[in-house]
Amino acid sequence: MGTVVVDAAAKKEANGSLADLNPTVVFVLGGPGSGKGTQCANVVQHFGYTHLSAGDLLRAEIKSGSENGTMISNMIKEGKIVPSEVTIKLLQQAMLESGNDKFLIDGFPRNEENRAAFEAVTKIEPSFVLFFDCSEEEMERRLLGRNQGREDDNIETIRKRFNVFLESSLPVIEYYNSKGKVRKIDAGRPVEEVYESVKAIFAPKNEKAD
Ligand SMILES: Nc1ncnc2c1ncn2[C@@H]1O[C@H](COP(=O)(O)OP(=O)(O)OP(=O)(O)O)[C@@H](O)[C@H]1O
Ligand SMILES: Nc1ccn([C@@H]2O[C@H](COP(=O)(O)O)[C@@H](O)[C@H]2O)c(=O)n1
Repeated sequence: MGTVVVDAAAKKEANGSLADLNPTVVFVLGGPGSGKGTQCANVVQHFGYTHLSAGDLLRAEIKSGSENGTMISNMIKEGKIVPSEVTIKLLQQAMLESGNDKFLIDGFPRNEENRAAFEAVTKIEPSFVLFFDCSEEEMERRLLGRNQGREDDNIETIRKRFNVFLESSLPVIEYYNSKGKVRKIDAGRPVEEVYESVKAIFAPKNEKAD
């Protein structure tokens, strides 16, 4: 793994302002290709959240020519999880820049290190965790058909990502489940049906979303 470069002053400043914001955070978890990004886009449209995908932020960091770019790129190609301090810094910056105080944090925390570090650094507890539950067979079909030119949407990396999900991400979901925070969605259905279930979680009873 390469050297991780994080600006300590920027990190301290971001923390102070985030605490003042006291944001509402929903973690959106599920295997690769379970439809997290697709459903987050619907929630943004109807419920006023800002969608922050950890994977998208890491890919943008590579494109920006950052000092961590090569390390991040290598980790993504291998389906490995980037050190928490890098991802958390990107999330903190994006939250502060958004001007919003309601966030869907998609694809994070991906392992116990992500979870504990985010909690320790930001002091933010998620309101709840949306868990998109989908079979590997269906996720594989979706990823191979995604056609967005992602370097990790090939069968070799997809298998590695599935293993990381089972070994490192599922325990995080189990942790939040033990705290009564997980809202599990059957994500193997068509997009519209999945959204009906998602909507029911966000819409207060007796109120209709758009
Ligand atoms: N319910 C669904 N039925 C069929 N295809 C879907 C469904 N939801 C999403 N897709 C398609 O599957 C692919 C993966 O979806 P999406 O990018 O939302 O997944 P993701 O969980 O965010 O993936 P990743 O974690 O790899 O970024 C996309 O091409 C998307 O259009
Ligand atoms: N918390 C995270 C999230 C993602 N990554 C890396 O990015 C890859 C793609 O993530 P998607 O959510 O867009 O599928 C993922 O396989 C990891 O390599 C990460 O390190 N930490």
